[in-house]
Amino acid sequence: MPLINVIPGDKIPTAPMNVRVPVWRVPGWLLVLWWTLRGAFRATVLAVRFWWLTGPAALVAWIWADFGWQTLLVVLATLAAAGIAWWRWHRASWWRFVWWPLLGRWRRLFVYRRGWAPAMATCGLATTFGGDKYVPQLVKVRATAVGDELTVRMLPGQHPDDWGKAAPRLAYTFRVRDGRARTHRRPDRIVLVFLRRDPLATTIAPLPVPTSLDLERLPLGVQENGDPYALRLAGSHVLVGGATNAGKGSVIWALIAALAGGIQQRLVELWVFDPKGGMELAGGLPLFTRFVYDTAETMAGALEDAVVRMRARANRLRGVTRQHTPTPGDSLIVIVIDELAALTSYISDRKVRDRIRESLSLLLSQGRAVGVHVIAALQDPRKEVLPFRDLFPTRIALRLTEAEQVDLILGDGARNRGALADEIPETSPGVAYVALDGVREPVRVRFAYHSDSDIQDLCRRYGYAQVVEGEIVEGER
Ligand SMILES: Nc1ncnc2c1ncn2[C@@H]1O[C@H](COP(=O)(O)OP(=O)(O)OP(=O)(O)O)[C@@H](O)[C@H]1O
Repeated sequence: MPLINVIPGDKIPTAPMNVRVPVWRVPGWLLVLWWTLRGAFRATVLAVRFWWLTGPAALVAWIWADFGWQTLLVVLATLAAAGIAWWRWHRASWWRFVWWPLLGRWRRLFVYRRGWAPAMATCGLATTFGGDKYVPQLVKVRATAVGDELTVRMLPGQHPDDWGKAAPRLAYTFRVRDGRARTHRRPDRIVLVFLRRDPLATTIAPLPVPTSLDLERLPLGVQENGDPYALRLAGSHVLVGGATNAGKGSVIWALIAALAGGIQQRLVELWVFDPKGGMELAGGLPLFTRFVYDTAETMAGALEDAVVRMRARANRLRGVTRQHTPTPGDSLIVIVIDELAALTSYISDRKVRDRIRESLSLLLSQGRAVGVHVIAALQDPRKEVLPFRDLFPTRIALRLTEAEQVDLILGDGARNRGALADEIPETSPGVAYVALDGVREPVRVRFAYHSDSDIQDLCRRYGYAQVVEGEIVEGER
């Protein structure tokens, strides 16, 4: 039986429920005991959590109380002398075990924890549900020479990309230079990296040339956390995208320098294509096995030669090995192309253009296993300019002019994951975003810069041959 008559369409008034809450009488002493126990528990938790402050404070209090202030002074002076001696004799371990852990804890307490909840709310990373507020938990702060790494427990429903987008705003909120988010090995956590200073702000001098050829790790520059950056060429082709004066030349020269030891030992042949008339790369002639800069016809021919070499090698290695190992008689062929679009799009002769495109697609799709690698630089990454973009496993994005170009070079979603290549300032040539093995987010790096005299020096020490348009001219070693 309904309690009220319902006429369809009428609003049903909601009567407030009349509930009587049972009244419990709690004795005053029990309340006081509860508050005391709760206060003691919280104080213990705080004391344990901030042991690095409470521990030394307790020690100081104990020495002072039991042995007097003179003893305390002697102990403090001894500790200070030991600290100074440690710093003098082994700075690396002092920074690592004393200074950075202390600085991390300090910054956690006085920089990040203080403004944490408001920062999360204003950057859209906190939420409310059922009337309750939820704020991501700051788990750990690790200070390094260049910045802070914050490990944060994400809220349910959040994705690392949400943090990637918010990281630059968070950086400004905490008054640091730059910020990005990196995935953590645990899926419920994220690492925020905030830079206090930029190790990529100044030009990187040429790195020492490796004496033995290691295609897994060619040293090319420095990462933004100060670590060296090494590129894996084994089994890969490299695409370098960047606007005019972004530093494409410096990436190519850093790669050539990293291969110079192998060139000298005849483990590596450089086939260099410079469609801009040879201005950019001619300085390295003694390092090149082939240097082609002339007509489109010549370049098409040279690429076809590379395809012939690749096929002959593939026939020889088929069934013997799955990966070519360079030897002096059977060297790695590295094809360097400065401005790829000049070969694939800007050639008016259609027949020649088709020949070039065909050779390039063969080299890119079949060359990796047989030791033929392509390193190509490009200004305009639009699809019509570069039909083979997906055949380059390794991509490098220098400064770009438009945000959309970032994903064209580095792959879909790269900009959302923090690759702000379009925001690299013109004053930082050679700075780029790259993908590292096993790291989801692109990493910012700066490539070493080789001046004309560095290039001459490289040629003097490692060069052996001069080749102009296919004609090998053996030079002095
Ligand atoms: N890694 C670097 N570190 C410092 N300065 C650099 C670096 N790379 C390039 N530069 C500076 O920027 C200038 C332009 O560099 P580069 O010629 O390599 O650019 P690019 O992208 O090849 O330009 P273009 O498209 O015109 O060929 C250089 O003359 C040099 O002064």
